[in-house]
Amino acid sequence: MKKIAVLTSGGDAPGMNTAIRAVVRRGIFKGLDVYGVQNGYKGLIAGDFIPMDFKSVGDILHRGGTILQSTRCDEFRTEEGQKKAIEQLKNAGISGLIVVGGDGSFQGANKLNAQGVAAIGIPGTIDNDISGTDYTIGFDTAVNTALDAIDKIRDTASSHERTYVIEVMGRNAGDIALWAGMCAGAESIIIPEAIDDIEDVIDRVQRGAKRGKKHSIIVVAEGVGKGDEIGKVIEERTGFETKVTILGHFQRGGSPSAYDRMMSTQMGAKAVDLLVDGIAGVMVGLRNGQLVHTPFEEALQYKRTLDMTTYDLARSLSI
Ligand SMILES: Nc1ncnc2c1ncn2[C@@H]1O[C@H](COP(=O)(O)OP(=O)(O)O)[C@@H](O)[C@H]1O
Ligand SMILES: O=P(O)(O)OC[C@H]1O[C@](O)(COP(=O)(O)O)[C@@H](O)[C@@H]1O
Ligand SMILES: [Mg+2]
Repeated sequence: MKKIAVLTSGGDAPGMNTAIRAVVRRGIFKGLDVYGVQNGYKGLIAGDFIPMDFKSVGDILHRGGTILQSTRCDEFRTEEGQKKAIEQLKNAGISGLIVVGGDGSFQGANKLNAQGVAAIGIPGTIDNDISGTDYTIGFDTAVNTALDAIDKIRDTASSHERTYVIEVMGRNAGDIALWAGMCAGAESIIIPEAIDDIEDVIDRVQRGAKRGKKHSIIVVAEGVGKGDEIGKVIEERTGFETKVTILGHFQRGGSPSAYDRMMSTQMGAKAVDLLVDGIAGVMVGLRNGQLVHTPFEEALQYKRTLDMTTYDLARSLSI
């Protein structure tokens, strides 16, 4: 293998730039020519390849977003779209492809791999929702961003004796809500994996007020999809002024944390090393503190499960 390419796909995540840097520099170190694909699978179909040198990834490891841009591309879901992409790679003489993205992007990478392109996935999504890895790049930064926002809301909630329902991202996964909620000391955390009985949420708000608490914070994962409704019911039933805040895309930006930089650097280099060793059709991941690789087929087959011990602990600390 002489030429490889790297692309970012799906929702961007802090640490994607760090991963691109690691792929490019490790690739050059291993004697490869490395190309960046602009705009994810859309750019793959268009043959939008840029040769990357050592300097092209200078001064990016601390920046949020992705210098290669990211897209969601419907054409690539079709066989025709995939054929076009394969043709572009062949014409450019590129035989290995590293995809930094989420589960959807890996479905695409798996299809390319089945058609002869040596593809490797690096888990890059703030949601931490991929099976086959305990961690996805961007999660730590997103949690800290959400936590910082919740801490600030808590200040004003306390001054005005208000209840806040704060909706965080995560698609169908409750990881961001669980971590941010636990670390913020939320009264209740509502996640798709364990939708709390609304009566229990109301009880916790009322018990807190009786103990003299000046505010209540309820963190809801977007996957529950009921932030507004929950806010209305709490206000009606408790009589406490209740506000609903949706944190939104704010959570996807910002400079990656040290942990995200470390993980994306390690995973980026590992992806290159696997290609050089002739291994493909796998995603890189972290399991029990070790870098591992798992066949796409296996990783995509299982639904990721959330460790509920943390959830139970959070509940026991806010009674
Ligand atoms: N089943 C699939 N087959 C081929 N390509 C897919 C498939 N699912 C997703 N993709 C490609 O991956 C892109 C990103 O997927 P998406 O689910 O939006 O984000 P993420 O990778 O972050 O989960 C899609 O826009 C599409 O181009
Ligand atoms: O940016 P968009 O298209 O509005 O998508 C929002 C979604 O993207 C995410 O931020 C990240 O999800 P993906 O990594 O799967 O793309 C989700 O938390 C959220 O549901
Ligand atoms: Mg996803």
